[in-house]
Amino acid sequence: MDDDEDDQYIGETININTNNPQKTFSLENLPAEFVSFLAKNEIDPAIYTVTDLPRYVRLNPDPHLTITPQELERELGTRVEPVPGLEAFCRLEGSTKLRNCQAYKDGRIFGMDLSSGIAVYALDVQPGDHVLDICCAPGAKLCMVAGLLTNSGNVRSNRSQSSNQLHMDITGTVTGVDISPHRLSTCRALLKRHRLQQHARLFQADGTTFGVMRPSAIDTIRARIMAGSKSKGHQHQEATSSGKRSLDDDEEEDEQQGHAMEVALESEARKQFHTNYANEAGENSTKRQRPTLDMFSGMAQPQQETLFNGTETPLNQEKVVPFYAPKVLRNDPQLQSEGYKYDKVIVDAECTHDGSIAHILKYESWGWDSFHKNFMAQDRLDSLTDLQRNLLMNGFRLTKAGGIVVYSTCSLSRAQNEDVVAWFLATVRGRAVLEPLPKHALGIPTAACKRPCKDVIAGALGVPSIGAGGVTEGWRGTEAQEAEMAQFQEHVMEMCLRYDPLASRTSGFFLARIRKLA
Ligand SMILES: C[S@@+](CC[C@H](N)C(=O)[O-])C[C@H]1O[C@@H](n2cnc3c(N)ncnc32)[C@H](O)[C@@H]1O
Repeated sequence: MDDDEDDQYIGETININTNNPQKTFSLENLPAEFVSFLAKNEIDPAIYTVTDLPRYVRLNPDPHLTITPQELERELGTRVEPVPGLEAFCRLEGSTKLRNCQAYKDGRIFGMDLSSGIAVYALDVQPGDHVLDICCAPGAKLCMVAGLLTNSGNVRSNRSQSSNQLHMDITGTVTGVDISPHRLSTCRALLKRHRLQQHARLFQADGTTFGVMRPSAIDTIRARIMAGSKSKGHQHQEATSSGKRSLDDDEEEDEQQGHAMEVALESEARKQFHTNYANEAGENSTKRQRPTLDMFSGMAQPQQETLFNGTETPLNQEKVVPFYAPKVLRNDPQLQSEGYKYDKVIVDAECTHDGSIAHILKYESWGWDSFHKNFMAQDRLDSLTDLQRNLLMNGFRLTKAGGIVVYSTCSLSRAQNEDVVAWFLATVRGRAVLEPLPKHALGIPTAACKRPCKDVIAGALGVPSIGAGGVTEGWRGTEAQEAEMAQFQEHVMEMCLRYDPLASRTSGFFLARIRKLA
């Protein structure tokens, strides 16, 4: 998570405006191990001298919590400029403290960095989607996903005048998973403050092994609501302000139902999703045709089937108690089957947070000892790569064929980004492809991606080096293998996105969009 997005951050007096010189960054004060980390990862320390990044907010789509950019501008007394192409995102000028503003207190706005908004944008959330957010807390991206499910197409929310009860026409859900109960509490509070809790459930779990499929009973409940509202006709429509029964009304009779029903709405949503995909594929057909790791098929060892083989689903798993779920999702039977895999998965992986200036600034005030302990200690760095790989693999395992996985971090290190993605593609060879990301659509300049490490790729493929090997030499292949390797490295660099304060005027952020083929 980028701490720009943390609910707690919003209330802090961190000021990334040049008017507050004591908060600017001094490169000389950086601790030695951080300097060496930056050098090793080819991260330009100059990014930490950028102290005047614009701040961003997202406007709440709930019809009862809307605010226009003009209204917000009047309230904040500062310029509020919509970001073209990224719905409901606005750029703020100055260093206004959001917690003091009424729109924030009322849940009408979220503080969120633009780069994080793009990660959600890359998920292409559509009505009816069931989204999994691994490493969800404190929940900026999860709230944005929930908001998109509320806001999009035929998804509506209506608040009954009499009971003030939220009547939500849910066609999709978001499931958040995080290992930290403290951070999940913040996530739950955020959902509630922004009145998005009807769409979301949260689990405290290890994202590398989490195995709960998307809610299945919701299909049945929804189909009944739709059927009920049709058959009960006008009288029923008058009885409910929205023309539909509320999900809370129906859940008592429906929540035990565990069988999937393909409802018309959902198939319509799928159709829409594929249409969008096809359009995008047309626009980006040149990139799409670029080689992937299929080219290694002649030289690689047969692929090992692992626990994460993309089809395996543990049976007879005990029901997992959610950390939070609205009534309508609380008693979901948690059915285990291919058919209940998620449409979209975001793995916003735990990382060293080195891309977040706000985060690094905090440590300058708090003391570098805790930064060292939390992020720079060698054992921590060593285990981080494994954690990121396993989070991504598990996210992939829980994604349906044809679905999208977005992998993101707020680190700028190659090892946590391009190397993880390259390792992943080499490991699941043939079952996933990188997809072009809509970078130009938003007109935000990106930074150049880094070349993924040959050793990592060759190791994942099991391709032996023709060189003598050894720590210093690294992998070496035949001329043909080297050419293919270089082509693949280029492909990863071209298809992933990097944002940094210097190139993009955003926090440092990395993301890759992966399409699961099988
Ligand atoms: C980069 S932050 C996520 C930010 C979040 N996606 C957002 O938009 O607000 C990384 C999160 O990963 C969580 N985490 C670390 N290890 C984990 C694990 N093994 N399983 C699940 N979550 C984990 C941390 O508690 C932390 O909340």
